[in-house]
Amino acid sequence: MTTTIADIMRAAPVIPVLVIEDAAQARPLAEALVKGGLRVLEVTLRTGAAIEAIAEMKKVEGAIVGAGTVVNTDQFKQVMDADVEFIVSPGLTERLADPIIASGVPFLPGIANAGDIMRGLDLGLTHFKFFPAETSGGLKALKALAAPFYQAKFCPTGGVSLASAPEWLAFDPVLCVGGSWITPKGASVAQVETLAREAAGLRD
Ligand SMILES: O=C(O)C(=O)C[C@H](O)[C@H](O)COP(=O)(O)O
Repeated sequence: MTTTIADIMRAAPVIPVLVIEDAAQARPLAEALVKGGLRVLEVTLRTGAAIEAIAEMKKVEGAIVGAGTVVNTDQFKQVMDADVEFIVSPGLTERLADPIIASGVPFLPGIANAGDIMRGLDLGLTHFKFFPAETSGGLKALKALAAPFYQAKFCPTGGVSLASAPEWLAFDPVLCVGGSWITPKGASVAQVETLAREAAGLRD
């Protein structure tokens, strides 16, 4: 069983950020992603189907299923009831981080500046989602930000693509990247599997 956010971030080079409208599609989608080599799945709480989708995806052997877009403590409770294996938030607030940290569930909060990272370090966190990665200044900005925080590790997300991922992944503090490009709207499971395989190959 994977237990730390560091382990989860190292389990695959790309974390697909999933927006699932229909829970019936969740299981075949997770099967395609895992088969393609992407085991870590972030189901965003952007749709009403998300909680049911998490339950469906957890049935897939090898999948590590987490919740994304968790922005408040009500959602935290909801995803803990769904037994998620990790939690991603676009930002970092103490109100949300305190109970998540106390629960022990692996947590990847979003940061976009030095103050965010310092708040995270104060809470004992060292692994962060750099969000929104491209519009916050891209790799150049992350390199500048990471310099004073030698202990911090990152998962850049937001505007990352198959084309830009290798550059991000070549930067040592970047353990993985996140992105929605693996599951374009209307893609078949076969197409998703192909996109997942390409993404999984980024760290071969
Ligand atoms: O939903 C959340 O909690 C987010 O933080 C946003 C997502 O991570 C990005 O929308 C993914 O970015 P794209 O790969 O550019 O689509």
